[in-house]
Amino acid sequence: MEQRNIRNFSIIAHIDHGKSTLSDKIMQITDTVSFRNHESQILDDMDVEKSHGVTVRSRTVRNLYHDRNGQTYELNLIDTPGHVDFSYEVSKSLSASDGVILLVDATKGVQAQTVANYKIAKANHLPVIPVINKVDNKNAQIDMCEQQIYDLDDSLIEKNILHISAKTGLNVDQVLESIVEEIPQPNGDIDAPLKSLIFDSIYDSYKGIIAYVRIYDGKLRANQKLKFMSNNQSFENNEIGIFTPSLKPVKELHSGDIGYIVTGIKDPKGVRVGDTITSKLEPTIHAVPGYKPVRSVVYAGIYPKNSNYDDLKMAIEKLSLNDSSLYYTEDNSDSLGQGFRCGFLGMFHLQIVRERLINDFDISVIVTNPNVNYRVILNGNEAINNIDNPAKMPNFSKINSIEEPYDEVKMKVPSSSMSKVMDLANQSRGILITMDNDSNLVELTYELPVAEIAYNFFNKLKSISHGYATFDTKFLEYKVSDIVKISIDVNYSPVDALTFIVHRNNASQLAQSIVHKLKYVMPKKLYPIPVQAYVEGRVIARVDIPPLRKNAAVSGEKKSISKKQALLRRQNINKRKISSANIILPQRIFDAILGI
Ligand SMILES: Nc1nc2c(ncn2[C@@H]2O[C@H](COP(=O)(O)OP(=O)(O)OP(=O)(O)O)[C@@H](O)[C@H]2O)c(=O)[nH]1
Repeated sequence: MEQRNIRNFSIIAHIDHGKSTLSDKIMQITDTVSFRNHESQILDDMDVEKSHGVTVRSRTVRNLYHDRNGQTYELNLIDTPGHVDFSYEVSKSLSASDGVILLVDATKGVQAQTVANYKIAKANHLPVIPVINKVDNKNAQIDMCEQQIYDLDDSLIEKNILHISAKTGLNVDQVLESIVEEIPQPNGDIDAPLKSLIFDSIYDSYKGIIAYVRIYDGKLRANQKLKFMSNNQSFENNEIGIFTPSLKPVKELHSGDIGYIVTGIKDPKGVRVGDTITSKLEPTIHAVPGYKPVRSVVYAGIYPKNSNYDDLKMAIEKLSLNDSSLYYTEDNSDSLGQGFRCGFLGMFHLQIVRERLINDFDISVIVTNPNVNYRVILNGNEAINNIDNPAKMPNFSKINSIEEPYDEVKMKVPSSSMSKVMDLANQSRGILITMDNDSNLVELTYELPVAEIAYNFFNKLKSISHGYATFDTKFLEYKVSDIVKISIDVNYSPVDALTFIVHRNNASQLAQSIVHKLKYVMPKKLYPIPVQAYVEGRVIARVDIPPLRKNAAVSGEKKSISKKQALLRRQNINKRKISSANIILPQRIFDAILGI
């Protein structure tokens, strides 16, 4: 297809505003897929996506559309996730697009991810087609939504906002016409050397790594000799093709097209999303600008439970191929053995990775308590950056100060919930920077420790503002904080996987909660097990896990003193024998602690 008849676009929206439903409807109208016996939501086909009802990964599909004037267009649609934890996927999709549909749910209005994703589109200078969805719903508030869209950006006032129902198909044809009219054609040079951006990749056990590419310049042919620009490594493609949405081989792709390349490479580290693929024999000079390296927000240890380390390693490597925001490095724990330290974009991301390991790879894992990463200044002024594992925190006697990451957080909240939001921010150690009144919305800017917002802040904010608050974060800096390490000893042996880094003000209460939780979730032994929480060498909380059997030494039975003493002695010997290596830490321990 000629470039003037190609349109590459994405749909961006807040979670649940109807992107996947609209994608399905577009595929239905353009006859891309037969809907006779379709399951709903063709693009959300991962198990985790079906179970949570959300899009986790971006999908791509080529639709052929015959417009009102009888012209045929190739509309390459890239579906994007809406959850805050997957905004990195959104930036990747947008880098391959020439325009976006901004979809707003008529019953909810503009929400946090509408704003965040709109900003990404604007930063990429992409034209925006504003669309209000779910107008068939009796609770639709179309006027309110229009006003909120205009409030988002003055430049949108000139736009004609479409009112559609992705569910019934009402006015979806107008969306297709607007795509053709308002989104520019790709403007690559078909005669220049090949220049293609990898915006995604998947692992196929037979074909190896399949790279999803946007061709900027030149032509790509099947079985062509190619190379990656980041490391000059060459390969010959085994197959190239398009998304229908299943993979369909073609002989040639050219500038403006979106398609895939079967690289044949099996090593998951061999293909990097954001890299440029060019021709080996006639390479381009400049690579396509790549992506900003992703910044992990929370870190946790992942260890094999019923499988072995090598299987887990392969699974994590493959998973990271189509989830380039997953950071991982090998790690070793005294209590959990060989595993990985992983970085995630947020808690939901962590949960999805854990579920994908089970669903896609059949691997059960133990996930340790998550934390952010810290910077430590030692007494001699030497700095240790990136302490992402509490067990690696140096002894307190060597530490001069500890710094933790802070975000600048902007929240737009209805004035009615402002005081509750401010209470939440204060409890989360927030520092108020500015407060601006804008009609009945108040914009609050806070500096907040990432450790406080990483876990449940967003959900709490949503709940106290009844879903109306918008929330946007930007990394600010590392600031000195009164941070301490809580270590847990079980039966007088330290357990490295149970180490926590917290603010000193929360240490005592947290330590009490942890040891009391452990009392109920820790597997019992035949003897009592003391569990102690330490901060800076001092025990600040303790419980004794009762033994499995009746403790004869303290039972009410009438026994001679010497017999009781003999029993006590035996129990003491058992006590000494056990080391942390004998302690089994089931996942329920970490789940219970996460609950705190
Ligand atoms: N009444 C009505 N419901 C709709 C419409 N479009 C989508 N929905 C419903 O809204 C819910 C969310 O739709 P999805 O298409 O999954 O939303 P999404 O934006 O793809 O969500 P994520 O994949 O999580 O980002 C589903 O229950 C849809 O059936 C519409 O036009 N009208």
